[in-house]
Amino acid sequence: MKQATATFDFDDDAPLLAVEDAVVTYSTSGGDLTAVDEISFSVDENEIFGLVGESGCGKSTVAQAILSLLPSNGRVSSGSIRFRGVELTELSKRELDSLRWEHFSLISQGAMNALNPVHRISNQIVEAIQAHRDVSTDEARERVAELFEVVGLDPDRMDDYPHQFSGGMKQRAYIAMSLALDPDLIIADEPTTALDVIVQDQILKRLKELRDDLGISVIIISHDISVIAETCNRLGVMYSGKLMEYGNLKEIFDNPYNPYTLGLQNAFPTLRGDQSDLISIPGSPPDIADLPDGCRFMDRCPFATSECGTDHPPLETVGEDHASACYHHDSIERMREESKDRETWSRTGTDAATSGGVGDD
Ligand SMILES: Nc1ncnc2c1ncn2[C@@H]1O[C@H](COP(=O)(O)OP(=O)(O)OP(=O)(O)O)[C@@H](O)[C@H]1O
Repeated sequence: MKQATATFDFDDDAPLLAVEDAVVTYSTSGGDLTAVDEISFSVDENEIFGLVGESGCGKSTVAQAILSLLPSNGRVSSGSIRFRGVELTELSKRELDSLRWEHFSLISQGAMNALNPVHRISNQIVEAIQAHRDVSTDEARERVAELFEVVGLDPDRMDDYPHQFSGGMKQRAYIAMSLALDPDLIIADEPTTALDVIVQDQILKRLKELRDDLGISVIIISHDISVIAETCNRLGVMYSGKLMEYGNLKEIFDNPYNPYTLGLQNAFPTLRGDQSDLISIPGSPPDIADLPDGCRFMDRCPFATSECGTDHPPLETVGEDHASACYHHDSIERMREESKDRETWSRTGTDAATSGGVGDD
């Protein structure tokens, strides 16, 4: 049955998505936890924006906050999230439901398992279309065939059941479903994590083609900086609820300013040589229930000094469409050089701070 569709007062001059100083809090029996802390970024039309960082840094929380799909104990406690100028945090459930399918949709890591095993794939997509558009079943089926072609699936297979599809095919079928109503923005949360490298590559290529051919924008969320490197125009590097580095992908990859980004670049293959060159960042991120006063990365940062223990550093502009949060931007050349050395990463923030760290230049 077709649902009533809300209309919105979009501002054509506003960015497609603008997140400003967003704070997301979870209420727990032990008190409120801040999972996302004053994050700001924007996504333009026809752009693939990446959010990258280790597990638990708040990437999915950002996605859920944008889509108003936070768990019941989560809320955007301050800041704003605007889609074409419309404040999402103030919309009713009916308005949000309408906006979600018509203007943006989510592809999650487990999306392929979200297909109902007892219904033909075609029928599931037809149902999604008819829930929002007043079209006949024949028209909706034609649209499904078109969508199958768009995502690189054979339309002759659209009446298959999900179990007849491989994991990669199911993920494509779910992408087809998420494209059914021509969204402007797709949020893809770890869209390829469960897939093998070849299928992963095909899906990422397909997302790029969707941007080029259909003009949609995509937010890709991944813990793997090489996935982001292959796909995105712009990115945000997240750590422990904060944005550490933000801006144009090429600018950040050619001239990284943040020690955390330097560490991530070392930790993933394809960016720096083969597997044997990989250097992981020792230690783990702080517990969000017990955050340090200073820089959130301090305890794992080989370049930390006592200055880092005061407050978390603010994001500062370091280039065109490029900002980073670190107290040691002045020593960036030295940090880049030293970061390539495995030995550097065996120094922890505390050791580095007591031995003077990078600030001793
Ligand atoms: N419903 C919840 N209640 C309390 N804390 C939560 C809840 N959901 C997430 N968190 C906490 O919020 C922080 C951010 O989690 P989130 O899932 O957004 O991170 P992530 O970067 O997406 O990690 P992953 O890649 O593992 O999903 C984590 O510390 C997590 O434990």
